[in-house]
Amino acid sequence: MTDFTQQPAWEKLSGLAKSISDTHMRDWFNSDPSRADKMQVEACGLFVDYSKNRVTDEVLGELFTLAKAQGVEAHREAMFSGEAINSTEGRAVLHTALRNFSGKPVVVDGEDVMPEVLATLDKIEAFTASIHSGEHKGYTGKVIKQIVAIGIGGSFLGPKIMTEALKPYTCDAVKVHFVANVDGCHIHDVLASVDHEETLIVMSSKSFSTQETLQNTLTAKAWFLGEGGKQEDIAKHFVAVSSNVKAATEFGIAEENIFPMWDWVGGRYSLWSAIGLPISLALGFENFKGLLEGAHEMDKHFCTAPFESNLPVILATLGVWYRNFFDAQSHVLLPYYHYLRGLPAYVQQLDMESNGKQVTLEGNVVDWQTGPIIWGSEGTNGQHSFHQLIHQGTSVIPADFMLPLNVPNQNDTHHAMLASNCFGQTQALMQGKTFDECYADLEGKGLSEEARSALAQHKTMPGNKPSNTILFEKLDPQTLGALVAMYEHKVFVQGVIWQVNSFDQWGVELGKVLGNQVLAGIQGEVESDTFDASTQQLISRFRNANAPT
Ligand SMILES: O=P(O)(O)OC[C@H]1O[C@H](O)[C@H](O)[C@@H](O)[C@@H]1O
Repeated sequence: MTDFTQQPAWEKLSGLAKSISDTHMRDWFNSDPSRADKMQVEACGLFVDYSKNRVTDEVLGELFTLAKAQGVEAHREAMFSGEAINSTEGRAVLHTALRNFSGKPVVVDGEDVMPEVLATLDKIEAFTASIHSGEHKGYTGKVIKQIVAIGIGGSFLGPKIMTEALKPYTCDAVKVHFVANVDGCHIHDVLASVDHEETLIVMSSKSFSTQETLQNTLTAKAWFLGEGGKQEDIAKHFVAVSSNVKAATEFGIAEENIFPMWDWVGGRYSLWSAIGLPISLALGFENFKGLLEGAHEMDKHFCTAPFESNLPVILATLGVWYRNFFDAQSHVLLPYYHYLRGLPAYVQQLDMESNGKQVTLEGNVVDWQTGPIIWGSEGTNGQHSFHQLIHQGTSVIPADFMLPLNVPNQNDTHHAMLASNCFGQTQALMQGKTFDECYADLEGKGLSEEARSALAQHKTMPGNKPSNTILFEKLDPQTLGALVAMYEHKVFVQGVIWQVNSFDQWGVELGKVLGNQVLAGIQGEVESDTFDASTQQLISRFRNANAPT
């Protein structure tokens, strides 16, 4: 295939990046009163204003041409139709099948996966109902009131962050606690806060081989037995979600308590599968289904909307524009909604684990930049810390602002202030403040000419900083599903343009292997001289600090 940088559109975009470098976005807004109206898209409950970007119609046209030339449409078709596009693992990529309400089959290796997908949804629904109604009881006959969800990475971030984002939809029947880290402090605190007789442990691990999740579950099991539960009571208090049923049953989870998932669901794309069971338990099955329905709407939009009005394509190509033509190294997500504060961390795994790659699908080392660093946090908090660097630092940091137009228990004064800060930030980033404006402000302040000029220079805001603003009526399950699926498809489109496999994660493997070797070193099972001098020194300090007294 033709390399990204050999495409005619690349050449044209390189020229356009140079030719627009002298134009300020302010000038485009001044000369074209219809700019904001032209550069917005509304779909699946999301309104996206992308007019505050350093693009013209010509730039956008070339970006779409580039995306087409890189085969986005064919790859999209290949993904949705179940081809093994995860080439390094020989797997299909079908998280979209998990939210496929079209009634159409999705075939993997000659078999329609939809009956199994729908049966698992039924199982989630029935289990949720049995917990909420109190029909499923603990071993002493008490109803289940506490859920401890154990998992890490994609088996944690999605369930935790979606549950948090939909807090207003939480049902009262149970309280869900999430534990990911192998740091014993966390599981200790959570277990100390619950009564084992009314607690259900949901262990989520696609592979059923992740050290942190296995150890936390063993600790929970030991706690349960230590509190008075018996081995035969485990079935009432432990369920698992995994594609590795064999390992889960060997671990001691009753087969009827295992919720299946499949190898064609990537960990960071798995919240739509039974990995989402804690979401259903926390919010009720209908709200979990609402998330899936919203994502399905976004799937339809992504598959059918022309590139010019296709949200994932627009956001993806804008990201490529800044990453590859303006050397933007990061992208910031700024949810102006407290409950959505976890979204940057969610998209961080989704994007960085997917497109943090350096080799093309054909196995060649890329000579262009791929995935950016994703970061961010809730507004307005960031305005009083890191926004300074976005406004006046030396890097281009494209930003996605997001805001619900209405919030639960709305206090109108607070909400108007929140919105005005959000919009005000996008305005400040775009227009900046010129030296002349700053200089004029300092008139009559008793400064010498030299001091006035110097201070005006410090106060100057270059502006011309790109941002998208994403608005929605309120963050209901459907809207959140659409928002998350929009980012999934954005990442997909960028992966196709950059020619990488967005669905493997070999980079995390070495750390796991070495972590296990170091553990053997700490436990004295291997000689310390098998490690480098620095690691030896760290192990020895740790062993000394933890030596039996
Ligand atoms: O669900 P599991 O198999 O336990 O995997 C949990 C997580 O661990 C891995 O290291 C991957 O980097 C993640 O993509 C994955 O979601």
